[in-house]
Amino acid sequence: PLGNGGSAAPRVSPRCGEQGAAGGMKSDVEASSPSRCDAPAIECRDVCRSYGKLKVLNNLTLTVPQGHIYGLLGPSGCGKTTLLKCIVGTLKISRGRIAVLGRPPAFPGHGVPGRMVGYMPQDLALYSEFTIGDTFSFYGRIHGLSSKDTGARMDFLIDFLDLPQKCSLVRNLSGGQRRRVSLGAALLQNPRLLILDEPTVGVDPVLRAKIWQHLVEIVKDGRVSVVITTHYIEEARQAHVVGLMRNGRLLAEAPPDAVMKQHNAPTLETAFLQLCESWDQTGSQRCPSPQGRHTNSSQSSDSSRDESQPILDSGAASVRKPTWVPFLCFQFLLPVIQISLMCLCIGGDPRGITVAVVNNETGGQLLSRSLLSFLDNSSVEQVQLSHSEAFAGIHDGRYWGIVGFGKNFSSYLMKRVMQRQVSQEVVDGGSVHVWLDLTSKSLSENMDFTTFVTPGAILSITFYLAVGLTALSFVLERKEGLLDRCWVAGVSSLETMLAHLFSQLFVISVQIALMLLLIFLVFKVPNEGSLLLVITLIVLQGVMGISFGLVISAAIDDEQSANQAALGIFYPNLIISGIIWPVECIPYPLRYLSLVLPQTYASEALRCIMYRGWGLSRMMVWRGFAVTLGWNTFFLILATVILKLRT
Ligand SMILES: Nc1ncnc2c1ncn2[C@@H]1O[C@H](COP(=O)(O)OP(=O)(O)OP(=O)(O)O)[C@@H](O)[C@H]1O
Repeated sequence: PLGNGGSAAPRVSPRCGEQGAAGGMKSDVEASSPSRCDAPAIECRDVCRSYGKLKVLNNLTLTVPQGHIYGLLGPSGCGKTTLLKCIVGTLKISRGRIAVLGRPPAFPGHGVPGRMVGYMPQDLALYSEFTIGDTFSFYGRIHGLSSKDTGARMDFLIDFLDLPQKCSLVRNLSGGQRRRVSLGAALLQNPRLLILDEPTVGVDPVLRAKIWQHLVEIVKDGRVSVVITTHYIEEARQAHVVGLMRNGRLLAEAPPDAVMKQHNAPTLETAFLQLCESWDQTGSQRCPSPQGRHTNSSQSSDSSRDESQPILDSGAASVRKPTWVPFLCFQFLLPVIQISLMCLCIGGDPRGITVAVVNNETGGQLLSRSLLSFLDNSSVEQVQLSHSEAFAGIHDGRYWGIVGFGKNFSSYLMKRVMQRQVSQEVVDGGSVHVWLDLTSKSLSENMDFTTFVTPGAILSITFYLAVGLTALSFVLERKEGLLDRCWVAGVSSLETMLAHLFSQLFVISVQIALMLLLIFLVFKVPNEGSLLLVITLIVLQGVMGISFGLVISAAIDDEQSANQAALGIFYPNLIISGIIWPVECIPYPLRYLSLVLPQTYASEALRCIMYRGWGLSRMMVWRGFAVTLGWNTFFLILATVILKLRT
């Protein structure tokens, strides 16, 4: 049903115009088959997959019948792992079709990925800090097994795979033992399809025989199918069908005996060598060489977007070339950006400070007006108000201060200048009265710098500790194959994301508790407002740090770049968010950037709660919460989408 050659029965296939078809093979397959079943377990038709310009799978067609063991053989680098990843759905194909247990992988509602498939990747893909028991319980829970069933399977697998005690830590196991744990995790839920990428590497011959015997056993009733890759070609003689791969194509697909018979070879290995030689002689005239997989697309039969682009004569280097360029630019430019921001934003004079002016003087030639005209209007924006409006405004946080002149300011001031002795009333009346809002701004000399900085510093420390905790989480899991393995087991991107979020939340909660105890009890930083609001805002900022860390982790592949990204934004954010120097001193248009950053309004909100005792009814407080929640949602969605696109 899936195009050419869609027969359920294996055969030696004429691939790439090579040796003739071996129609008689069908009867051989039937003789060696454990049972019959109409729909194949896996059907791949004309599958193409490239990594950049490196074409790895090249019009590959393959059929795994139900209830069979399919041995996928081929030299290193021929594309076996890539094919298996396409089958389980962790890699998308560029062209062609794949059906696994009747549907394409990752089809909505399909059990692949999920409980129907057991996948043992080539990488170990095990959590090294887990014990053997934890590992099986973890996958048992993902597959929805009861603890009793998991326990029973665990006991069987530990005994069958000759594993040490279940309390042994994975990181303390030998290489071979780890591979067997990995195999055990794939076998755990008795899946209908087993995809095993080199399960017998590092396994002694006795156990290897036992594993093969087990595979033969489980496919007997015809419900379970197995695809297995191995470098030990001879062991694949126990498979019901072997597929011989080379340069991203399938050279033959038939029962091992049929392959040997056709090539008159005493061993499967010899048959494979002969097949490769004859393919090189005849097939290479029509099909690209291994290097040709990079060469001109006009030689290729493909016409898809990916494959039809002009392919240059580059090697693997061309595949990797562009990735380091932006990273290097980022590394070179980072110090320049940071020092520029420091010079621009720290220590400058404030601009656009709104000050309420209460001028009770009336008349023509007034000294109060002359004095006000001397103020630098770019720094101070004067708002003429009545006494009550000005005080209401300063309590609402709309004005930085009030400048007030009494009714007889000019005459009293003149008296102070002219007379040697004047009354207190004249002194007061002839003075400029200034009330500064000392609770949230730092421009007054009276404002303690530590007091100003503390709320912003608390948020910043919480945010960056959380970023640091999570920025590497997916990077390492992706590198070790854990992310893919969990995905094949049926864990969704959102579930992965939430699992990380909640586990890291526990860590940051302890950090926040200790930090607050120190600040309030040891350093006696005042808190006039609700402790609950203070804690909630700090925890939300911590969650935002986790979400941002997850974005970095989902988007970036290697530890070095992830670290650079996390560290690189720390200093600029600290400077532009007005944490160590007020936002009002940041020149435009950088100030607009500052206002949309996640910590600018949040720091201001925390200052208002702690030093003014304000609650959520005040705009400056709820705005901080709103911005934090907005960024949180954005980062979480972004991380989930990136992870989904990349898994
Ligand atoms: N993520 C990747 N990016 C770029 N190239 C890749 C990537 N993964 C694999 N390749 C290339 O694809 C080709 C096929 O790799 P694959 O791992 O599928 O081979 P294999 O047959 O499984 O080899 P082995 O038997 O050694 O495991 C190789 O040339 C490899 O360098």
